[in-house]
Amino acid sequence: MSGMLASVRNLAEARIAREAGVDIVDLKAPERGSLGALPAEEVGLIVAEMHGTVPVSATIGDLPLDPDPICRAVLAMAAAGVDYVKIGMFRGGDWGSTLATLAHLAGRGTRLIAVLFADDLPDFDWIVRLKRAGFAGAMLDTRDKASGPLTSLLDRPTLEQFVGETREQGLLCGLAGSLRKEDIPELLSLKPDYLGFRGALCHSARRTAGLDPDAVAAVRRLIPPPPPQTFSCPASSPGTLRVNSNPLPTEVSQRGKKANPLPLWETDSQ
Ligand SMILES: O=C[C@H](O)COP(=O)(O)O
Repeated sequence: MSGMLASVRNLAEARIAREAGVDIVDLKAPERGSLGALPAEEVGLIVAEMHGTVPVSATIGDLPLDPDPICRAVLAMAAAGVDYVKIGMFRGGDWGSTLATLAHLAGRGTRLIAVLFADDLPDFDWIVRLKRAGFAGAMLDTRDKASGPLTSLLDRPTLEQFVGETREQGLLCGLAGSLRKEDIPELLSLKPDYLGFRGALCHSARRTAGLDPDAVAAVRRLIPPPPPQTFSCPASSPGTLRVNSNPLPTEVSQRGKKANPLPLWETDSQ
């Protein structure tokens, strides 16, 4: 079961995405780059409203892999309260030292997602190093948004390899990069944990245009949401229905009311 990640750039868009039932709201400023960041203060305000209803991730911006600025940016986003911080693994820079420094943050509970760029032909050997550094997941995306969809940059065996190796390491696995509606069926068959979108959700499919609620709904329809999570209320809780004095636990759907702070699909793949 794969979930739907929607990248949004402000509170109004976050509300549209949540209303459409997306599985993770991803905060990003598309006009500032492939992983453009929103100001941490704004992220905090959005998180405050989304909290407990849908998991939230945020990007830290298109930063070179230099430990100091990366860690500062990650700390700022983590302090803003997001569930996941997404870090672009841009070419050049010092990957080794950056991962070593981030490992300390991961060890203190910050959930990190590495974004590898398909157009840079990433070395999947890094996946195991991400796991060792304590990352929560890895995502494949495109850096140059003019380079076409992920599916035209990498062939199916390569995408399968990414999904397979990421999941083998027990990491959350995401696929994104100018994905179009027609890419969805094939990518779902690879069983990533989530598929990520921005352009396809916007007016005229332009990622810097505003979110189009109809486009969000259309993509959501193509990615079947996970079945509602159900749980039995403890007999003493207010959710317990009593019929003829016999306790009858009420099945309560959490979806759209109070979401698990982790994506619903995370438990499915473990
Ligand atoms: O994380 C997912 C992305 O925001 C994908 O954006 P895109 O569909 O414009 O490439």
